[in-house]
Amino acid sequence: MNLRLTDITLTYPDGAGRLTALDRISLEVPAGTVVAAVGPSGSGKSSLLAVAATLITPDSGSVTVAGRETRGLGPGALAELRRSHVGVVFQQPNLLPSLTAAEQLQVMAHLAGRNPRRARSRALELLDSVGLARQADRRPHQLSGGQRQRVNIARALMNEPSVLLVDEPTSALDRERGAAVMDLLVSLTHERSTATVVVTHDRSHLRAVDRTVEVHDGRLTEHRPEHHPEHHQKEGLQEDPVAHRSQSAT
Ligand SMILES: Nc1ncnc2c1ncn2[C@@H]1O[C@H](COP(=O)(O)OP(=O)(O)OP(=O)(O)O)[C@@H](O)[C@H]1O
Repeated sequence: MNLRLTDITLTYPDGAGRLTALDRISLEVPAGTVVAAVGPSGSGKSSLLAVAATLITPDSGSVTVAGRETRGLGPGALAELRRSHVGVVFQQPNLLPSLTAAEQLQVMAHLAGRNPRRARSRALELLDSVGLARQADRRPHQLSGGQRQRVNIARALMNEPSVLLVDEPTSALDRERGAAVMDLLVSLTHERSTATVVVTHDRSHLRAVDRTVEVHDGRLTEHRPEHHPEHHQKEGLQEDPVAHRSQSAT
């Protein structure tokens, strides 16, 4: 299991009391699997991603990344775990304006102390795998929004993470480009055996993902789209939607 969240509760200060952002949630993401976490604004999706990325320590519960229990690790050990095992794709690509697409990726290898010559060839290989072989030497302003998001995804994969965490990857894209980016995430996940969590409020691109969980008021429930009956058969789930809602999301 590449990513395992067990019984996570996260609260934030809220006036005199505390606001419960995540309420005893559990989620397991095996290698080579994309889980989409869908829910309305304020439901806890970003908090879920931040806990999985080990950027926020929950009040209680356990986060295991690439088989490593993170509870009790200090800031240095957590940063090292993130560098070597976690790739994060943020909503806005945040590419450096003066660097070419290939250089955006090479920087990641540099930060991780990796061999620069190997980094160049790996960057080119990854850009090829996201359909940008011919754009490797372009700077961000010479790329379209969808192309920038592909560079962003390739960059997150540069250090061969076992866990890939993706925040609203389609929100800045039109429908067609959004669908293409989601399909790309699914195929990269299957090829590279990452455990991928994609957080989104947009339900229109979920066809290709392996599993969808709903986030509501900090709780997770299982969701199976009605038009995806093969999933019910494949994993022996019941057809009754009420039964789906009451299933554990692990
Ligand atoms: N740093 C914080 N301090 C206090 N409350 C917070 C903080 N961050 C988030 N919250 C609250 O926690 C709850 C969950 O927020 P979160 O950002 O995880 O939701 P979300 O589903 O990602 O929302 P969106 O889709 O709008 O980004 C919300 O009620 C939010 O107001």
